[in-house]
Amino acid sequence: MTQLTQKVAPFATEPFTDFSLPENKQAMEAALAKVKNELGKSYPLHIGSDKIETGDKIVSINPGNVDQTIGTVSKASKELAEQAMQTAVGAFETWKRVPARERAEFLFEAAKRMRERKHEFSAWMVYEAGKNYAEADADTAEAIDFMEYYAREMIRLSETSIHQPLVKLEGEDNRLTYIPLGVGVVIPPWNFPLAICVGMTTAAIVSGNTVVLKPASTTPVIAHKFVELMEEVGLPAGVLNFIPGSGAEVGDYLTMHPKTRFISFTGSKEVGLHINRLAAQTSEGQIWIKRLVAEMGGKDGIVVDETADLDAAAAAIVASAFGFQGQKCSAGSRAIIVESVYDKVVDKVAALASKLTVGLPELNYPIGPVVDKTSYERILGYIEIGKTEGRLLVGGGAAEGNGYYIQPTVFADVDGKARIMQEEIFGPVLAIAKAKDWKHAIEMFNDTEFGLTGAFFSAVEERIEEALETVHCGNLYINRKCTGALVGVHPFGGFNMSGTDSKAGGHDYLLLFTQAKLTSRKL
Ligand SMILES: NC(=O)c1ccc[n+]([C@@H]2O[C@H](COP(=O)([O-])OP(=O)(O)OC[C@H]3O[C@@H](n4cnc5c(N)ncnc54)[C@H](O)[C@@H]3O)[C@@H](O)[C@H]2O)c1
Ligand SMILES: N[C@@H](CCC=O)C(=O)O
Repeated sequence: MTQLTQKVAPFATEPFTDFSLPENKQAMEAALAKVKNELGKSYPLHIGSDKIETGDKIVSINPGNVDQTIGTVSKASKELAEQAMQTAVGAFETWKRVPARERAEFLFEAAKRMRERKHEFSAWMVYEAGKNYAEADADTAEAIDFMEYYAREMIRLSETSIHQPLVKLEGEDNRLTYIPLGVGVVIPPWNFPLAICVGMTTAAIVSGNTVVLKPASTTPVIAHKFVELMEEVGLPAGVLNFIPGSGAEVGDYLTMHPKTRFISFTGSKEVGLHINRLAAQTSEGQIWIKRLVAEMGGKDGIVVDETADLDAAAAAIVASAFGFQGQKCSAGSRAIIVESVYDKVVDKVAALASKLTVGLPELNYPIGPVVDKTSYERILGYIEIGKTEGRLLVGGGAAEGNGYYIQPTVFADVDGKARIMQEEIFGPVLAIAKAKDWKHAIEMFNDTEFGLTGAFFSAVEERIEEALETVHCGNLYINRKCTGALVGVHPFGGFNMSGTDSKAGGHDYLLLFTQAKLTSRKL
């Protein structure tokens, strides 16, 4: 492990792998071959130092080849969730007193080891989540970034807090320090099954809390790989407890548990609001108001005016709509284009989208499957709705393959109030609407209940200035795509029904998992 006295280098984001280089492609193929040999194993719950196999299992399958089992993961009951909670409560008593710098070292070491086995982690996501090489690589890079970033942030917070610039009062030594909260229930989504799971969990842990982690049921194996890594680096038993299980059963039980101090959730609006309701109720024996960090869905979009670089705008629209099959909370599922260049941009988007090929993630097709049967059916349902709400330009149905493949689909001439312009589809479906002018386009952009990401394309400085003020979303990009936030560079989180705007990967994030304590000593 890194020496505690060693000075920490400034944070820098992990570079993405260039798979056009033969040596990188070969390294990824070797990792895929290695992981393929390891498919189909069983994974236990982790409660303290116990590894528990249960009779009830989650079977994780490859969404791109539904006959392939990724792994079988034990499922927790309420009784085991209770055991995990009590273990985390016990471990908190010692973990909270471990110095911040020491806690940070576990993250540095885990980041180092993940970097060494980067393609292996990515390969698991190719199989389990249906990511192509670049999407999986970006997910692993972001996981590494979160650990490197939050470790540094915790050190900064612990050091600066002692010297917090409080107003000096003669005869007193006043200090503000950030202390942990307690046991956190961490509930990540499946779509960034490594990065978001790692980010949410390690932010809570490095801040001095202990965690009960309930992974997403479609991607529990890659979550287990992360838990194994934390065990390898020597994280004390009980700090991170792993209990896959049903959201409705185990999730609700933990949300309502009186010892739950905070819930860190990333997922859909519906589940986020449900957790918010339950968390607001006070259980018997509970002595705090539970804190909820809830990052939820989006109906993100790209606005294009007549002065914009139209080729760049069209490329950004397609990349934002179809990257990882549109299964990003940041996905640009709407494009709003001013009427004077509408036809041109629509033609360019259609031309680019129709070139996207669909196939097996293992073979690195640009478009892979969607994550499961439920998503597949929901998205195909939205495509049928789209056929009644717009003009179908590209795609429009299922694609070939032994998995949940859907054609990249583009609808034009959609009304701003249409369902496919308002509801999160979370799949490869793009709706395009026409605006009278750029101001009208911004109005249409803002006319949703969400507010996560957006992009504005224009060459006019005054319009850009106006857009910076009036486009209402947590992450607004100018003249670039609306996906791909980088840790430390683009702190991430949204407004309105997109959540509590936690700004993951930003300076404020760890404050959500701490409470500030003022101490005043008479000199
Ligand atoms: N804002 C962001 O940063 C962000 C990032 C990624 C994904 N998302 C959103 O996540 C959604 C996709 O992810 P998903 O399908 O996994 O979302 P989801 O809401 O279905 O599930 C998210 C997590 O909640 C769990 N869960 C379900 N019911 C629960 C309950 N009653 N109690 C506790 N936990 C419960 C699930 O098992 C999963 O682990 C999309 O809406 C997407 O926009 C948001
Ligand atoms: N942070 C990611 C999105 C995470 C949600 O799915 C991005 O910026 O594209």
